[in-house]
Amino acid sequence: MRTLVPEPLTAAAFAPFGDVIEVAGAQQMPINAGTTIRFHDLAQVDVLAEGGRTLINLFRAQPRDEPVQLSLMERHPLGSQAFLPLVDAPYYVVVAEDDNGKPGELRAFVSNGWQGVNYTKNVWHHPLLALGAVRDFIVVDRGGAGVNLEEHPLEEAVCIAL
Ligand SMILES: NC(=O)N[C@@H](O)C(=O)O
Ligand code: NI
Repeated sequence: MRTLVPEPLTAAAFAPFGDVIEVAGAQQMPINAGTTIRFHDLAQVDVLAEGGRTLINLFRAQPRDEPVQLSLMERHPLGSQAFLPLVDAPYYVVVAEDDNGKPGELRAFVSNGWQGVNYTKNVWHHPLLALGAVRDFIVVDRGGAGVNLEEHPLEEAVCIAL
């Protein structure tokens, strides 16, 4: 069993895979007569390929048993996919760069609780890995015709442990 030790989720470390959705480092401006701060343009939504459209969803995720066992990696060839937690609770993010059409080296991250992630179109990632309790996430991804899911079972058993 191979063990991945998750690294803290940061915009710089996650850059090859997409965006970290957070207020830290974001362009911000006061709006609504100064009653609200707008944290502007936090992630690149890319869902229009082949006539796609934006979906706003809510995922209610069961917590994974720990140590978390990884089963497969997947990617969405036609669109980005963003996850925004509705509670301040850490979750795992597992991604990989492409290696000739299959996932390369796995990278595991742990969020600080509030951080969201936006996977760039066609980036390998593990399906949502919620921890500790049932967790709700707003998910922004692509709807429309075409095959937008490619899965790749992991050849070896992998788990995440802090
Ligand atoms: N199936 C589904 O919409 N969810 C996955 O894409 C995921 O990344 O969790
Ligand atoms: Ni996905």
